[in-house]
Amino acid sequence: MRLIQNMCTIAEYPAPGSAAADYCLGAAGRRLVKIAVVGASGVGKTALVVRFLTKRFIGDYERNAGNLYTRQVQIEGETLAIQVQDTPGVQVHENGLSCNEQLNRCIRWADAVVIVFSITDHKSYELIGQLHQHVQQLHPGTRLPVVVVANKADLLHIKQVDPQLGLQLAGMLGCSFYEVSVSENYNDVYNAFHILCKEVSHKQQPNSTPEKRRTSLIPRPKSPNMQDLKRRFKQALSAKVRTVTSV
Ligand SMILES: Nc1nc2c(ncn2[C@@H]2O[C@H](COP(=O)(O)OP(=O)(O)OP(=O)(O)O)[C@@H](O)[C@H]2O)c(=O)[nH]1
Repeated sequence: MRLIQNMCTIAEYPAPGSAAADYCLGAAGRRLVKIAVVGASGVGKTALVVRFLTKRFIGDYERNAGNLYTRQVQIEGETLAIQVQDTPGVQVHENGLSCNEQLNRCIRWADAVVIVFSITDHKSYELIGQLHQHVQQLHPGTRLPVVVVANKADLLHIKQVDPQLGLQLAGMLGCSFYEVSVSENYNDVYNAFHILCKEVSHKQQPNSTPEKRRTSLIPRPKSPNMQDLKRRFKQALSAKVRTVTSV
């Protein structure tokens, strides 16, 4: 598959800011959006990434080795280079979340994060809040764009989590939410990544969003001042008095 040519592992990935990392921007000097995909083991992270990149669903994958994939996407007429980092499943211990340094490095590297859970695994849902908090802690002073993805929507007969709960939780955390079936639907997967790229793109160029540009071009209507209002009120009043007296 073509994506293999664009793949390396976290360990191989050059340190952010290095010349080698800049090279990843691509010869065309495109803007780069870096996305990390995190979540519990077995929720379908690799399947999600591969589906997004190839449009295909392949049933079985090797246990995750932390692969990095690259592709280009069109966002509002601009071609962006995006890198998607698949990560090993998060472990939970008695004291809570256990994220190894490899995973932390990947989260720090990212401009945006996809947090995945499976509707067939309640434990993976319980991780969302902690994972979100952990992600934000690794990016102090900024609000990293995050999308919560509820996967395996085709397995309703063995569901342990109502997707509605995922929606509510994502809302509370201030994240976008997508319910997807990686195995059955490509469009939802694409949309989840697309909305994240859009959010990052707007964050990278806050003054160049079409909405902002448009509002800055349209002159704001002047609000009437008090003197003007009084004058108009008097005019209206005297016109009424005139009408009444003439009857
Ligand atoms: N029915 C169904 N199965 C899925 C779906 N997505 C993934 N799977 C299956 O779930 C299993 C785990 O998928 P992976 O993509 O390897 O999960 P992962 O989160 O990367 O797992 P780790 O590498 O262990 O962290 C595989 O057997 C997939 O085929 C889905 O939408 N529906």
